[in-house]
Amino acid sequence: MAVYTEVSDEDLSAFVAQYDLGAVLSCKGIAEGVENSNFLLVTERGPYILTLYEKRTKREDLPFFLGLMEHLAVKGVASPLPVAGRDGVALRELCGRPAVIVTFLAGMWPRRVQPMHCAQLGEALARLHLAVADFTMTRPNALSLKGWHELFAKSADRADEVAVGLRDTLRAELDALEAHWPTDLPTGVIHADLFPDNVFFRGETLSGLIDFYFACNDFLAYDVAICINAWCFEIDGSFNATKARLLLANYRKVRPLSRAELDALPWLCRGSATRFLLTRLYDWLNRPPGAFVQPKDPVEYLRKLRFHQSTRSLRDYFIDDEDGTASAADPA
Ligand SMILES: Nc1ncnc2c1ncn2[C@@H]1O[C@H](COP(=O)(O)OP(=O)(O)O)[C@@H](O)[C@H]1O
Ligand SMILES: N[C@@H](CCOP(=O)(O)O)C(=O)O
Repeated sequence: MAVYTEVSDEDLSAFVAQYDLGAVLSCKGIAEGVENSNFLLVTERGPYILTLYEKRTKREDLPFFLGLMEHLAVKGVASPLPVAGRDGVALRELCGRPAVIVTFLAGMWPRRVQPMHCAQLGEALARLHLAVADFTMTRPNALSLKGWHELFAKSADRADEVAVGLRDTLRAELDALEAHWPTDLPTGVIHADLFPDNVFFRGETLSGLIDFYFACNDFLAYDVAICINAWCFEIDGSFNATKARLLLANYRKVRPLSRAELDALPWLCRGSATRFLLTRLYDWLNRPPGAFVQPKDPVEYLRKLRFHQSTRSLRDYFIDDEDGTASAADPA
């Protein structure tokens, strides 16, 4: 559960009184998420989400995130919309934190990812990439190569507490990524954290995307790599090529991937695995005492990184045809 900041009834009532939302009926901390404090706020006007932004979400980035959500609403992408107070301002302050109320999105995220979820995700991701093509605000990715080195420097001394040899593994991987990271792929605004818990389904149909607080400008194919890692591995650590093929095939129906993007995918997957391994490692080693949060397992992403480093890499699975089309054959 992620609630780092408790909100008193008095503070909440005074805060909500700045909106045309009626009185507060209930407000409960949400039992999911790791980054910010989230509450399900029910007022006389219905359910909303109240978010207090914590450590990793920088105040100066919030206009980008809120602007992006407003842009997506205009483009018809089902996602939360920031709610403005009576003064027209959505970004406010509560308990010393930047705070926003956003609309509630109905649906559930998939607890057991099935191939059909991955198929719909691929299409939704591509539609998101097209929808943001004319969004004019920009935000560099703070969690790319430079940010990874910074995170590594902060965690290196204690990395082996999580897995023996992890410090050396990470150092070598960062060197390899420096040498192989692509430089010339199509860029745009990416979600950068489109994990299953950020994609809602109603029944079997994808109903919306949430949590745009890592969104930034980067390679569009890097977003695909993040999704491959987050959606296409099983609990036992095995890679599910069927899910990955469906994800890619449905993405490519909406936004074709160039040969260069397909060729870069294995390295983008290694980079994505390293990125989430590093943030999870840092969070694991720096759990705030008393915070109501379940940190995510860094070793899960170490396993994914090892998979991508191995010879049975993505290329063996589906980036093997001359023209870059997905192969149906599983390598033995
Ligand atoms: N707009 C929304 N509508 C419905 N539920 C939401 C919404 N935003 C967040 N949630 C709920 O809160 C949880 C945590 O939100 P998330 O944005 O992922 O948190 P964090 O960024 O802190 O990790 C989600 O898994 C979901 O259950
Ligand atoms: N998806 C990240 C952590 C960020 O959590 P979210 O709740 O904001 O999606 C991870 O799994 O490491």
